[in-house]
Amino acid sequence: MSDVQMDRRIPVSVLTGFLGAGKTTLLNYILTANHGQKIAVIVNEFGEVGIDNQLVVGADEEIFEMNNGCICCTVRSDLIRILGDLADAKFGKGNRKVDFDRVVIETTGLADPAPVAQTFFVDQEIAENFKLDAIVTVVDAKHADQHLDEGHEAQEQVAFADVLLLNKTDLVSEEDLQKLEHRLRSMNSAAKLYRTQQSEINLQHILGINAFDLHQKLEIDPGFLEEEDHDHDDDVTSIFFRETNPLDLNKVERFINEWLVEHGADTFRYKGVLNIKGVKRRVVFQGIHMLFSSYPDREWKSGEAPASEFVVIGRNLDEAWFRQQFANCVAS
Ligand SMILES: Nc1nc2c(ncn2[C@@H]2O[C@H](COP(=O)(O)OP(=O)(O)OP(=O)(O)O)[C@@H](O)[C@H]2O)c(=O)[nH]1
Repeated sequence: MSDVQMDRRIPVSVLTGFLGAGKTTLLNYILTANHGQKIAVIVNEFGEVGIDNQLVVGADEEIFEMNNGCICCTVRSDLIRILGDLADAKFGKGNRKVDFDRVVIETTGLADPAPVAQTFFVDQEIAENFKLDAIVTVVDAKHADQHLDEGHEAQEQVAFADVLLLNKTDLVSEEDLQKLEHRLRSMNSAAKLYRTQQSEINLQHILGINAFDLHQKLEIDPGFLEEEDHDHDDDVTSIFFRETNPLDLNKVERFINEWLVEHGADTFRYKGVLNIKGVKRRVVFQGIHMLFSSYPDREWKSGEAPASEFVVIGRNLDEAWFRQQFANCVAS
């Protein structure tokens, strides 16, 4: 029997990409696509409370959330524990047996993918049960230059990618796309690069591709397999907001207008759901810097207490200003 036939390890795909690039959009696309596979999903978010669980489509996949820290540092032990539980469930060692074909991990936009990938090589039990299939990095064509200029996380995500999805091609010119492709290629010539809109990609290009090559990664980062601390940009913080009283739509609009004018440059990413007075549906609202969007989503479910919950991630955020403005949005 060949090595490939002997390999019972569970394939793992890691989705990375800077804040707002389109990772959740890609995850939803994967979960709703007709591929006949059962996928266990691990979602890691920056911020105290997960918002993505509200934005990931309802599917019967196993979804595990890891909050309160970044997957590449403080919650790596959580990742090891969840993967251990998953392996037990799949191979029938624990109390419950869950069958699934692969694992997809969505990292926070601020995660450095190298330590996440490292987990699959340095932890022996994980290495025996899982096989890192590929690191898929989603790139926001509109904001990539800015993110690559400003922070090393975005650079690491590109450098470590096995597949680069140049997403949001609808928002920039052909000329800018070509310049960006050139920049990405100069940072990582080995990765496959595809242009996408709404992260739509033939799944055969990203799942089960057996693309992660340890030797190549060691060339980029010779210390890849050594445990080491790494730095994050400490100025980047998140603020979580929650309010159960309904909000006044006009006041919310005024708040957001003022926010984008005064603080748009500092807010990398914001997303959540709003409970607006007189509106039966929850309103999803999200954005990246000045690019803001909102739309009515599903109706609040019976038994679900309507609440506004959202997270703002940015640099040098004026938390007092945000809290005051948000408090002013409650309907009288
Ligand atoms: N115009 C345009 N918008 C897109 C495209 N793909 C995704 N978006 C939008 O970009 C926003 C961010 O997408 P997400 O999938 O939530 O991004 P993310 O990388 O998961 O964001 P974080 O988890 O916060 O880092 C959403 O409003 C998407 O609808 C695209 O191809 N074109």
